[in-house]
Amino acid sequence: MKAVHFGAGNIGRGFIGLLLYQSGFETCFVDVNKEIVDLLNEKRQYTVQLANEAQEQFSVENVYGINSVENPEQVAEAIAHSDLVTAAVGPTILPMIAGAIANGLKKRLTQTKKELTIIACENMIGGSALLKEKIYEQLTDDERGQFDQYYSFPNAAVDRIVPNQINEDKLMVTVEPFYEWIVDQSEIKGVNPPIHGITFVEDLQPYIERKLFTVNTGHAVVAYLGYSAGIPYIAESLQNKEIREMTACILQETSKYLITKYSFDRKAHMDYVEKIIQRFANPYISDETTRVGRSPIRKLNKNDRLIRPATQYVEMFHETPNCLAKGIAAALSYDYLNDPEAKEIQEKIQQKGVENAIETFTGLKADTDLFTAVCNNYYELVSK
Ligand SMILES: NC(=O)c1ccc[n+]([C@@H]2O[C@H](COP(=O)([O-])OP(=O)(O)OC[C@H]3O[C@@H](n4cnc5c(N)ncnc54)[C@H](O)[C@@H]3O)[C@@H](O)[C@H]2O)c1
Ligand SMILES: O=P(O)(O)OC[C@@H](O)[C@@H](O)[C@H](O)[C@H](O)CO
Repeated sequence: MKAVHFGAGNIGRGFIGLLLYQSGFETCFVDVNKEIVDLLNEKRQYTVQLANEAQEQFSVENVYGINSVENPEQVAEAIAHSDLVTAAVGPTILPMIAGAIANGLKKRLTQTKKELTIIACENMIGGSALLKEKIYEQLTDDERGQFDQYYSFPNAAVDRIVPNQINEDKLMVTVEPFYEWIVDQSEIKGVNPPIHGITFVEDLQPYIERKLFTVNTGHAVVAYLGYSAGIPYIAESLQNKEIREMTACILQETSKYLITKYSFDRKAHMDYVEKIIQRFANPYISDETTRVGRSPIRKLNKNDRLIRPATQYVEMFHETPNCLAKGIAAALSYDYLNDPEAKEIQEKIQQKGVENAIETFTGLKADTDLFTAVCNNYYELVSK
C-alpha cells in the first residue's frame, strides 16, 4: 500500500508517518523543505523517540520525499498511484496544496476508478472539508461529479504533542507517548483506510470539539500567559501557580460547555482534562511557548479554540466565561514579533486600538459583555 503525505514536519513524521509505516504503507512525504526531502531520499528511514523515561525508539522505514516546488509532476504521479492521501501542513497552507492534490486526483481517474480517502490532519474543525472545498474550486462541473463518485474527504481529529525538534539527526522526531487519531467514517467511500491506531466514528463533532477546546484551548492559554510572564517553555509555565489556576479555570468553562452540549460523563471528562494537564507538564518535552502560541490570528478566529468555546458558552448559559475572556486577552497581548501574525495584531492594536483589533480578529461585537470582558482583561494584562 502506498500513501502520499503532505508535510514532513513534526506531526507528519512523528505521528502520521509512524502509524502509516506500522500499518504496512510505503510513505511518500511531499514537502517544500528541501533539506528534509533530500534527507528522506538519502536515508529512506528515520527514528521516532518517545518522550518518557525509557526513551523508546521506533524506526520508520519505506519512506521517500518529493519536493513539490521542484517536482510537481512527480507529486501528481505519486497521488495517481496512491491508496491514501494525508496532510499535516497547517490550516493556512491547505489552500496551497489543493492544486497539487487536484492534479494528482485528476490523473488518477485516467488510470483507475478505485475509491480514495484524503484526510487533512490539522487542528481545526472541518480540515478535510476545507481541503475539499479548495480542491473543488479548481475543477469543472464534470470533474466534480467524478470526484464525488470516487473520492472522500473525512474530517479528523489528531492529538499528539510533538514539539519543535533540536536533534542532531535532522530526521529524528521526539514525540509524547500519548496519541489519538479519530476519523469521521460516515464520509468514507469504500473501505476504511487500514491504519492501526485510527479510531473511526460516525460523528466527529464531539471528538474534535473535545480535543480542540480542551487540549488546544488549554495549551494556547498556557503559552500566552507563560510568554507574557517571560517563561519560554510550556511545562515550566505550568509550574507558575497563577497560570496553572487560570488554565484550570478556563478548562472548567470549556468542560461545562462540552459536558452540557455532548452529555459527556462528568467524571470521565474531568479525568480527560487532568490527563491533558499532565501531558502539558511532561518533563521529557521542551515545548516552546512560541510554538504553541504560533499564529495567534488563526487561534483567535471565531471558529477556533478560544472564541468558539467562549461564544458557545455565552449562547448556552447566558453568562460571560471570565477566564476564557482572560485567555483571549492574553492572545491579543502576545507580542512575539518573530511571529508574523503576532506582529500584525500588535500593529493593529498600536494603530487602531485594542477594540478595533478585537472586532477585526475575533469577530466579537462591541456591544457584548464578552467583548467588554476581553477588553478589560487586556488592559489589566498590559498594565502589569
Ligand atoms: N505538532 C503538534 O503537536 C501537532 C499535533 C496535532 C496536530 N498538529 C497539526 O499538524 C499540522 C502541522 O503541524 P506541525 O507541528 O507538524 O508543523 P511543522 O511546521 O512541523 O510541519 C509542517 C510541514 O509542512 C511543510 N509545508 C509547508 N508548506 C507546504 C506546502 N506548500 N507543501 C507541502 N508541505 C508544506 C513544512 O515545510 C513543514 O515540514 C498543523 O495543522 C498542526 O496544528 C500538530
Ligand atoms: O498546532 P497549533 O498551532 O494549532 O497548536 C499548537 C499546539 O497546541 C498543538 O500543536 C498541540 O501540540 C497538538 O494539537 C497536540 O495534539
